[in-house]
Amino acid sequence: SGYGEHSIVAVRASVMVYDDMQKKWLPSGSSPGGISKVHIYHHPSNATFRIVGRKVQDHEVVINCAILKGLKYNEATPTFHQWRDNRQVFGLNFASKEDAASFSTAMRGALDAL
Ligand SMILES: CC(=O)N[C@@H](Cc1ccccc1Cl)C(=O)N1CCC[C@]12C=C[C@@H]1CC[C@@H](C(=O)N3CC[C@@H]4C=C[C@H]5CC[C@H](C(=O)O)N5C(=O)[C@H]43)N1C2=O
Repeated sequence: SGYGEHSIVAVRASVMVYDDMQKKWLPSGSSPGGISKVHIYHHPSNATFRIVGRKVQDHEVVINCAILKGLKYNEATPTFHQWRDNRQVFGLNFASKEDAASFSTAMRGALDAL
């Protein structure tokens, strides 16, 4: 309904990006660590999906990336999932296995719909 985006899932996770130089995961955003609320937003009229995460504490946007057809979503552990875009690798360290499962189900639904 309507023309905007709506959230199809919202979970808690710490958002990480992989630093290829240092070969290690760094927390995304300015303040170290911390939990974010991570959504998958669906835009029905564009038939697009994207992942948006905001720090719970100060609402800093720490991830805002499109879900493109063919994205390979890797469930490395029951609470750490990851994927690449053409520039970087993202990791979500979920607050719980349930959060991870909810996110994964919504991600796979989005990928199936693209
Ligand atoms: C071919 C490729 O890109 N492979 C990716 C994974 C992947 C597979 C398929 C589709 C997409 C992706 Cl991103 C891959 O292996 N990557 C991406 C960058 C980092 C990594 C390359 C090498 C290392 C080896 C260990 C693993 C890793 O980083 N892990 C495994 C799960 C574990 C879980 C949590 C995070 C949090 C901090 C901790 C750590 O780094 O100490 N850590 C890890 O060690 C994570 N690694 C990776 O995930």
